[in-house]
Amino acid sequence: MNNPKFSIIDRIKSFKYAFNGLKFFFLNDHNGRVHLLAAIIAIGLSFYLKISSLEWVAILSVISAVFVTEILNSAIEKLADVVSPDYHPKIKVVKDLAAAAVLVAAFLAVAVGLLVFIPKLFL
Ligand SMILES: Nc1ncnc2c1ncn2[C@@H]1O[C@H](COP(=O)(O)OP(=O)(O)OP(=O)(O)O)[C@@H](O)[C@H]1O
Repeated sequence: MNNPKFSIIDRIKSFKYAFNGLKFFFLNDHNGRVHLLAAIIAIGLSFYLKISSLEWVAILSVISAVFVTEILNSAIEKLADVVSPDYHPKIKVVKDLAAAAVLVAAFLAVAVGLLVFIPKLFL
């Protein structure tokens, strides 16, 4: 296997590419913007309600799970559009599976949000 020498410049470039991806995601992905708005509301509410450290861990974990799945979903969609611009039943399954991952993460985020916020808001 090719194993070129470790280069700090290459590592910095990798970070730059990753930040380019993040910028592309937030500028172009409509779902990404919806998730960003939801994350800002959840974080604002967390500060307002002075949640505990453990609750912060839960809230931040589900927020990142939603972003990670949505970013991977978006990457899979882009790749699928290049591989098969026309309708293909297998591409349908691939895209639906990637979307399902986002849905699972979003359901978990809603459940955790309700568990943390509802008692503090209404009980
Ligand atoms: N090339 C294709 N072949 C088969 N089915 C497709 C194809 N492109 C899209 N689909 C179907 O349409 C659904 C939506 O696909 P699309 O790529 O538009 O995702 P989206 O989540 O609506 O995208 P966006 O991020 O732009 O909102 C897919 O989950 C899949 O069921």
